[in-house]
Amino acid sequence: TQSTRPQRLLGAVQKNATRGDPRSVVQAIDQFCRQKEWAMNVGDEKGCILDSVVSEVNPATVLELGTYCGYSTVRIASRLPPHAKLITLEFNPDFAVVARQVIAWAGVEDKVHLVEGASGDWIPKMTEQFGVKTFDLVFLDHWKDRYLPDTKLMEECGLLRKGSILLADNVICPGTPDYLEYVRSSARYESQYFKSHLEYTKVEDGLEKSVFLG
Ligand SMILES: C[S@@+](CC[C@H](N)C(=O)[O-])C[C@H]1O[C@@H](n2cnc3c(N)ncnc32)[C@H](O)[C@@H]1O
Ligand SMILES: O=C(c1ccccc1)c1ccc(O)c(O)c1[N+](=O)[O-]
Ligand SMILES: [Mg+2]
Repeated sequence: TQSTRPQRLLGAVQKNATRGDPRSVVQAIDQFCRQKEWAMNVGDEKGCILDSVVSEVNPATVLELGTYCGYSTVRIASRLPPHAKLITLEFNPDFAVVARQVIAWAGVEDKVHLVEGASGDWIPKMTEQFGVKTFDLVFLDHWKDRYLPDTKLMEECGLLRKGSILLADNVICPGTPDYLEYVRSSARYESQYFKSHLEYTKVEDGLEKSVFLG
């Protein structure tokens, strides 16, 4: 039977990366995506911007919306301080199976809680299920029409505090126009655009970093 792209990506990690070495896992995926098959990881160029925001925020609690194969999960988790927690949501079970193995290969499973399910269902349950009061950092990288409704849902559920950072991928390509308009025009956010490129291409894309002002 035919393998899937995530399964082939996992094979490249198991073949080319060193167990317990997150950087080698990230490098193996980027090499696979540049040389073999494009895949929708945040990628190396935008990944460096993600890395710098994670290091600057030094978060104790992180929420990632959209795990896919776990590439950005590994990038974030490998830069978290001790005892910090990253909760990542993925509603495609086939992707979740691969992501768990990529996260394990990188050796960052102790910092990561991968939840299989839809953001709309799980955001309201964060506090009761995981004891999370607020998130210091949220990485939005799931289907683009969900960025705005899920941001409003996080506000309503009290999951954002004064200073919480939202970092959104793909605000140009594929684009998230309603979300961008919201965070850029709302008095409750201070937003900043980081110009970059769509992963593994020359097409313009970028990340939007928005601070929740409370
Ligand atoms: C672009 S991929 C994530 C890439 C990943 N953040 C990275 O950079 O390696 C988007 C993922 O979000 C998942 N997804 C989309 N909408 C979702 C939702 N509402 N809840 C949970 N997962 C969702 C998709 O199944 C897909 O795996
Ligand atoms: O939507 C796509 C997409 C659309 C069409 C074909 C392939 C991917 C996409 C492209 C780049 C991304 O960084 C990304 O996060 C996504 N996504 O699915 O969430
Ligand atoms: Mg993306």
